[in-house]
Amino acid sequence: MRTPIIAGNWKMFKTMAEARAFAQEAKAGNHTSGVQKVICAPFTALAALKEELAGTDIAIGAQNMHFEEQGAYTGEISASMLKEIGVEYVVLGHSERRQYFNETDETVNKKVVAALAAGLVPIVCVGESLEQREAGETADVVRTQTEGAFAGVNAAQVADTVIAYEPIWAIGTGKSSTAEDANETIAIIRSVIGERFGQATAEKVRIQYGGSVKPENIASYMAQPDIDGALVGGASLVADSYLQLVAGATSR
Ligand SMILES: O=C[C@H](O)COP(=O)(O)O
Repeated sequence: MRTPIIAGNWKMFKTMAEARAFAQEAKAGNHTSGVQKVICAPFTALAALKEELAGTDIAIGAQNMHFEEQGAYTGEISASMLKEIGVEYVVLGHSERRQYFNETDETVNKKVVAALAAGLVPIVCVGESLEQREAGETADVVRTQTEGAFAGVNAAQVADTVIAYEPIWAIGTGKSSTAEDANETIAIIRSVIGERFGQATAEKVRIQYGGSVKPENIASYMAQPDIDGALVGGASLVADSYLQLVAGATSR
């Protein structure tokens, strides 16, 4: 039985003060157990968020990191810098990073390896564009991205990671994938993990759906056998909405 995981991805939203205000509200209303809770905040808000959430079961995550331990990489952040703050998760290979910041399967792989070495849990994002979907390429795209992300990683490490299937056409558009379609692609991703790393690993790895998930539709995704939670952008920005998503994940 896989524990559901609801991760908020704030993207480039919220100052430190706004993050603190969110945390105070979330703390006050955080009464759901049996769901792993993560907020992936901008780098600048992570320390404040960690401080506010101390003593709660809400973990914090980053939205990116560099794969080197240190060096002359102006503007970058390493895994150990994140660890020092108390970060536990890191989103890697989000489609916005692939689209706007030249992230490739190769750099995602290097980051996955570095994150695991540092003891961070990667949330590895995969997903097809609308053009790829319409061309019938969804299965090939998620296979290539999944195999690429985990190249050279061992089965035990893969089992403890999180994968987020996010069809690009569903991100921030209000056009969510149907729960059945999302489950079908997530089952393909799970079978790729099974082929590469064995059935036990495939059964353990958590695979989220992401793309216009809201309190109103979370239960439909959680009702699907292969969907283990959600990576949520817009609807994670308000504490009450985030807590409703968490509560909705118990319907599994
Ligand atoms: O990482 C989160 C996804 O990009 C989904 O964003 P959204 O929930 O705003 O559609």
